[in-house]
Amino acid sequence: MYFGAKNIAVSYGKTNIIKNLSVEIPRGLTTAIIGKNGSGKTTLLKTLGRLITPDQGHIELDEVPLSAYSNIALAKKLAMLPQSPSTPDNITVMDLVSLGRFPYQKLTMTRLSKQDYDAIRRVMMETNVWDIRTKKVADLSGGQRQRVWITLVLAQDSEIILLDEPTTYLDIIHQMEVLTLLKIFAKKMKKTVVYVLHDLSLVARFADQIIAMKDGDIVANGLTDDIFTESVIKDVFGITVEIGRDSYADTPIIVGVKNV
Ligand SMILES: Nc1ncnc2c1ncn2[C@@H]1O[C@H](COP(=O)(O)OP(=O)(O)OP(=O)(O)O)[C@@H](O)[C@H]1O
Repeated sequence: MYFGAKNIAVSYGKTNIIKNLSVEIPRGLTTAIIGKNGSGKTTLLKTLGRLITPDQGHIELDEVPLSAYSNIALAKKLAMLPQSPSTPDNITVMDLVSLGRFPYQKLTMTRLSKQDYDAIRRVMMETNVWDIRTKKVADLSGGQRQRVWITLVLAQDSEIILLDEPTTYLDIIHQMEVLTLLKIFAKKMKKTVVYVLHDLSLVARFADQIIAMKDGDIVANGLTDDIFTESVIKDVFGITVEIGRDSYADTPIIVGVKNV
């Protein structure tokens, strides 16, 4: 089942950012989009999530152009967490996460069904926010709030999950917990996870695949072991690094960085 971009061009007003980009996103794996600030990572992610309509080409999901899906049909297939989502005033953790179940609710329904409640509870336990379910989201720390938003996206139970910098505001242990959870979700439940991530050590450890972007185009794309190399990092970021092996995870790791 195909998910990807076919010959897309994307502009903001008259400024063209992505010229002619095609990419297939592997299903059931975790893919990280990397690149310098302004290289077009968020633009690509938003286009994959239908938040931006390309000027040319299209995004295809299961042999159907994204534009042909109704909002509800798309929400069952694809969930997106933007960079800084704005939280509705006074909403509790439970109520915010419940919004993730909207594709499964009938218009006439005023209360959560047992099935929705169970799905929400399960995912809230997994992300460790069940104990804070009655708190107001506005009163949480940045890290807790980010975990609640990730929980909402997981509660949507879509096959594809797109996240823009999901580890922002999280300390190292919570960064690792969230990325481990996403990886397990991808593996066990055959979810397709795509995230934009700046921290290269986390990318090397947690992503199965990497898409490396430069100036609105993809310059490298493939398995992490093949893409996370000194030459690709040099090409994409212009820095000289030495790459070794993480003995705990058996993944590539940056062991030295030359001064810039
Ligand atoms: N809403 C917008 N209107 C106009 N230009 C935009 C808009 N959003 C992004 N851009 C421009 O498009 C280019 C790509 O931005 P994008 O946010 O996709 O890059 P990015 O790789 O995600 O960057 P970062 O790592 O800083 O988040 C940048 O030059 C940016 O200034």
